Amino acid sequence: MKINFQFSTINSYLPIKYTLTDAIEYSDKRVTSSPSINWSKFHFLNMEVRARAPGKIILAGEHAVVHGSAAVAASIGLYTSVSVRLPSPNDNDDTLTLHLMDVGLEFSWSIGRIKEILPGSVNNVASSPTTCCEETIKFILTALEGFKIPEAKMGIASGVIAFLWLYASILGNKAAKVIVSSELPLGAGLGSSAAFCVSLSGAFLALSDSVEVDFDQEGWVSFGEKEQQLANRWAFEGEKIIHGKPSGIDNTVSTFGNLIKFKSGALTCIKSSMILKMLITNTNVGRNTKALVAGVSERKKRHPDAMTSVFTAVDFISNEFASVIQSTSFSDDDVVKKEQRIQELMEMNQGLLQCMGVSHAFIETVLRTTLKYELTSKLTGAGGGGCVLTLLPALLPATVIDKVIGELEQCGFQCLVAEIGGSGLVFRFDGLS
Ligand SMILES: Nc1ncnc2c1ncn2[C@@H]1O[C@H](COP(=O)(O)OP(=O)(O)O)[C@@H](O)[C@H]1O
Ligand SMILES: C[C@@](O)(CCOP(=O)(O)O)CC(=O)O
Ligand SMILES: [Mg+2]
Repeated sequence: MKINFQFSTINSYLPIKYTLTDAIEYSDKRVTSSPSINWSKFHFLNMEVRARAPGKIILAGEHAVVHGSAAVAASIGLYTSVSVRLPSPNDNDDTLTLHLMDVGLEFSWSIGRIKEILPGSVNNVASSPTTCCEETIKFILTALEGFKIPEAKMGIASGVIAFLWLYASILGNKAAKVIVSSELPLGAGLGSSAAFCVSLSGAFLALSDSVEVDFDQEGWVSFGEKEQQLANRWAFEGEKIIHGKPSGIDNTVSTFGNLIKFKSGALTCIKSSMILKMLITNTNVGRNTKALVAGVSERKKRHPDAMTSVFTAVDFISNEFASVIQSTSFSDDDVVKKEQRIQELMEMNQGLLQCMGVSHAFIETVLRTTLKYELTSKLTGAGGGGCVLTLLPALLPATVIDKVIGELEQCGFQCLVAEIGGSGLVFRFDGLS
């Protein structure tokens, strides 16, 4: 992290506990008359950076997007937050600690061990994201030996490997305490893996020497576009470790927020001219994105022509979806017509997701339950369980919404009405006083 500010104002940026003299001493006496200070030299001033990134819903095109079709996604107002605290010199702390609050697990490694697992070659490459190859993944897995991860939480291992890869690549062998917590359900199709990778990448980059951060800002701030792109590319490398073969849509919408169309790695921002109100129902059936994505690829190998046609159909659906929500409506009638078209597109997309083999009996229960109220639903994310979206038309009475939710909850599902299209990755500095 490089911070540029006028030397004359330096005192106002220093932690109250430390004087300018302390800072000069701690920074190897490199603060002389230079107007620009490399803040990484100050890392021992017990500072904390926090970053947060949102989850997402895929409105159309999941799975097919992995195979080059278009997809439409929106960020939602549920976030994963990361706190990174670098120790002060008095702490004498030579460990890297990762506390995963959502699963109640804590991991700790000596910096010596980190150097063994991830030797010099991967360090300090913050500005050029690199892929962690299969062999290195296996090697990093040895870092988890000795930690008792309950069988039911084994999916976390890939998240920890992604963490270690991102940390060592961006920040090298520094000691730190990292805490992760999330408002998102893990493994439910709302992009917790992407929000995890984006928030980690954002926090690490904010502390790295490769990124210039305007320190003269209070509260949550966004990166500049170049830095957002870098965080997004690193998060994609993390997603590869968790998903195997991600399309990149989840990390992209989590980094940039809002509503996007995504195809073959390219992002188009969408401005919706209508309010899209979606009910999200979590079937609470656990599943693993990596296995589901691999399953679709296997099916494609077995039936290449049929599956290519399915993906092509999804491409048309996503493009039409994007153009419908962008088109102008002049009356309530127009809105109703647009909602009907969206419902039909959702129904067709769900049918094609069934063709891909990623639906589930509980997803079908949600479809049937909402259909009783003439509402249309589709799975979102990788499917196989997880979450289902139901379009709530603008003129739908609140009493009907309450009834549907009541019936879904009686089946043991959890419902929430999503806030769509909020901010993407943001960060802030804390703990300087
Ligand atoms: N807050 C978190 N703490 C620890 N690991 C996380 C967290 N969020 C995501 N992960 C990682 O992401 C995995 C879930 O990702 P995935 O199967 O893609 O589902 P989704 O992205 O839909 O939630 C978890 O098993 C874990 O490895
Ligand atoms: C199935 C897929 O389209 C989305 C996966 O989303 P999630 O991990 O289930 O939230 C995979 C991808 O695009 O990388
Ligand atoms: Mg995921």
